[in-house]
Amino acid sequence: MIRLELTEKSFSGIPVLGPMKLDVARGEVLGLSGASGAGKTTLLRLLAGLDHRFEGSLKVEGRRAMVFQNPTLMPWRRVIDNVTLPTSATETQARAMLDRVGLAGLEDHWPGQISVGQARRVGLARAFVMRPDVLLMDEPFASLDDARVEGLLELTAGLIAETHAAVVIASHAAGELDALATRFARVEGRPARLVQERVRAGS
Ligand SMILES: Nc1ncnc2c1ncn2[C@@H]1O[C@H](COP(=O)(O)OP(=O)(O)OP(=O)(O)O)[C@@H](O)[C@H]1O
Repeated sequence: MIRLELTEKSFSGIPVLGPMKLDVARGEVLGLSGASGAGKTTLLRLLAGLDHRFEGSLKVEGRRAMVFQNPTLMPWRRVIDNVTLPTSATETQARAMLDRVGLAGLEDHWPGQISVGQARRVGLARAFVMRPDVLLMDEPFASLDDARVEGLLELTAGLIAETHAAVVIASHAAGELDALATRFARVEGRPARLVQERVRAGS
């Protein structure tokens, strides 16, 4: 569960995010759209607990995980260690999750030996192996071709359904949000506000 009541978030005195309220319950997937530079990453970092410098209040229940726009793997650690070390998952759990995201056999590779798409799968494994209660995803499929995105969307939808987390996913691609989100909101303006949009029919 996420509950944010934000008054302001600024960088060096310049307001980037303005007053906004955001509630996401378990099992909900909020799809965030917005122009480049609108403030999506800034908002996700607040929700992830990676940036505490804001005015307002944030309540988050349970374990949080984030999938970054750039998978940010440790290049000096093998794929398996990139899953176990930041999460304290056991090697068995990490191997099972790497298998799940289609990376069986690559556990002992170095990040420099895998493709961008495979690195993104490691990022997904690292997040989902924690069995998060709250999951923040920042452009998780950026710079992948359509065929690869389609496979990853299906995989991600399955993993989200299993964790039943409160999820916020930011993307420029309407198709990605449509495939995953149960609610939609747009980050717009300067300082940015949150414009709540439609709720998926039937949810
Ligand atoms: N650490 C920082 N210091 C100063 N300004 C920052 C910092 N991080 C972000 N900003 C500014 O805050 C604004 C919002 O940036 P943010 O990265 O959140 O946008 P975004 O919607 O995620 O963009 P994109 O879709 O291109 O990733 C931008 O104007 C950016 O320059």
